[in-house]
Amino acid sequence: MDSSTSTPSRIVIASRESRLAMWQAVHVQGRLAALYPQSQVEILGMTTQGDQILDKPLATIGGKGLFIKELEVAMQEGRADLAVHSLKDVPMVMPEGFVLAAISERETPFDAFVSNKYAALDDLPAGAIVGTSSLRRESVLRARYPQLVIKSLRGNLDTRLKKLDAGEYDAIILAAAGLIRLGLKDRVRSVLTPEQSLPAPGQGALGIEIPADRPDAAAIVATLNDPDTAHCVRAERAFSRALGGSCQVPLGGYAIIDNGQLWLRGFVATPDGKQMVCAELRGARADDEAIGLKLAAMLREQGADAILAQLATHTATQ
Ligand SMILES: NCc1[nH]cc(CCC(=O)O)c1CC(=O)O
Repeated sequence: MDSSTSTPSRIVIASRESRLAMWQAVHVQGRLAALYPQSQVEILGMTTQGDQILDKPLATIGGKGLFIKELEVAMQEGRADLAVHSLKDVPMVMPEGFVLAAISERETPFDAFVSNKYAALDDLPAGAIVGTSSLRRESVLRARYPQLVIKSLRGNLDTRLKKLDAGEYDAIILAAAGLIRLGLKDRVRSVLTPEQSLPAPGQGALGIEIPADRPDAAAIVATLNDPDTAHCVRAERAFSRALGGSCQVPLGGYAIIDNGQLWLRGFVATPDGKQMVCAELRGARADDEAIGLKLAAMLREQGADAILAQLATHTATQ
């Protein structure tokens, strides 16, 4: 990208190569191409460590950062100008030197129940095997459906669906957004309500990451920002960050704009679902991060610290 002119001749988007990541990159490419018809908008696809290590739970191999490191190196080396991510996969504390410059409008933020035999979670018989590798989904399932058997499920969306179809699971839980984006909406047998399963912070939204020292790139992606989605996810991410949020903490956080106010709900639980604290808070949307911090403080008052302390010893012994 030529930073000396307002219309760059070339814009390069770094993306992971999974089908979902590519769909998201192509989506942003289309929007940028429409905004800057004189520019050549390209995608640089790459494989990350997170894509390669599939045999271990994400929580034990280093977490979310593993999916974005290679893309950041490409930006640092000037091979790319921006990176498109599922916001859910972006660490709560941005790596030094990088910022989220835009948050685009959200797709359905909810979790989806996917099964070839059953229509909904409530239809599953005792002993049914449900696939998920998210500690958040696991804790919720164990708390509300203790009769079910939770089995680990990793890999990209296609891999996960293949494992379901091969009969390894009676049902799996996936983010509805990913399935919808890939044209697999008909695989969604039912959408879990926020009361059944509160989404992960950022779920369904796209985050555009750029190097912090590239105001030219910030200007180019600024119009992709959806202010209401950005307020909501800022509240969710501040909440998660205040509780040490990573994929090692079973935590959900979900905000919407309701009657002009930001309404944030959140929970923290132990992976076995035996302890869970939930709270909600409303406030002005401009107070997004403050609402997130306050909600985290409310959960701490309810005993979130004890839950987090248990998690610390749990991961230390893994
Ligand atoms: N953790 C993997 C991941 N990261 C983003 C999505 C798709 C949905 C989204 O954009 O939030 C998924 C799949 C899933 O959780 O089932």
